[in-house]
Amino acid sequence: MKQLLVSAKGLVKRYGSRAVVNDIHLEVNHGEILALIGPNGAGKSTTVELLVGLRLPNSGEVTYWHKNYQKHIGVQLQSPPFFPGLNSLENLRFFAALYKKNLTRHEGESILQVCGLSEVMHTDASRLSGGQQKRLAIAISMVHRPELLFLDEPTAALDPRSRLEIHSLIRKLAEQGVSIVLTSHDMDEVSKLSDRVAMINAGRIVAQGQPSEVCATYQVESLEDVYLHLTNKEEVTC
Ligand SMILES: Nc1ncnc2c1ncn2[C@@H]1O[C@H](COP(=O)(O)OP(=O)(O)OP(=O)(O)O)[C@@H](O)[C@H]1O
Repeated sequence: MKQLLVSAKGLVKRYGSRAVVNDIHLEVNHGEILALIGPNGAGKSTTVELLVGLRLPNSGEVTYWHKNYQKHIGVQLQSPPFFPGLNSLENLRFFAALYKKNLTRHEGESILQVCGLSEVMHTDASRLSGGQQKRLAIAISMVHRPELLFLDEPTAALDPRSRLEIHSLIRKLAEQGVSIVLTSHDMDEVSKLSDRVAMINAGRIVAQGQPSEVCATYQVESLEDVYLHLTNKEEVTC
């Protein structure tokens, strides 16, 4: 039986008179990779921020499987979270301390190894490449061994190899039982990686289900076709 980790009901987030998230109902189940997709400005990041409790909704509610759910989730937002002046390992240690976790050198090295950062363990975070910075952000989000990870555009602006490395990291984490919610603009990536997708357009979920189910519903070959069918060019902001 599916274990429900997060349940969002009727989420609305307004900025001024505009609802950027508009009546979103969403569930996250244990063991799944759920992808939130949709055009620029559709409300994906805001939805993630509401789900993790960084922003409060104007209406609706989110319930979690743990009372102290913050201890059990990891979050990678779009802006890098680390401190220049500290190297990769020191950054990891710093964030572990925020979780009141005493990270041993071995634990730190093993997280960096999983994230493909062993070689830059002692490199100042500001000197890492874009792909390495993204991986460090993911490493930091898993420093307290969360059960559920939220990754906001983990592969944006990465070269194909770095993108594939992050895919394999996400798969590895999923195999270890970590549940994952990610956002992406790459329909091919989403089709290959995710168990379920929720397509958001102008703050509303317009399609939801397994990628193959969603394609079957609209009788098209690919998620990209569904995306083009359901998202409105006028809603896209640059
Ligand atoms: N603090 C804020 N104040 C006012 N408007 C905001 C704020 N944060 C987000 N918005 C607006 O809310 C809308 C949704 O933004 P959001 O970042 O959630 O979209 P997104 O789907 O993640 O976009 P992208 O794919 O470009 O990252 C956008 O129009 C954005 O300008």
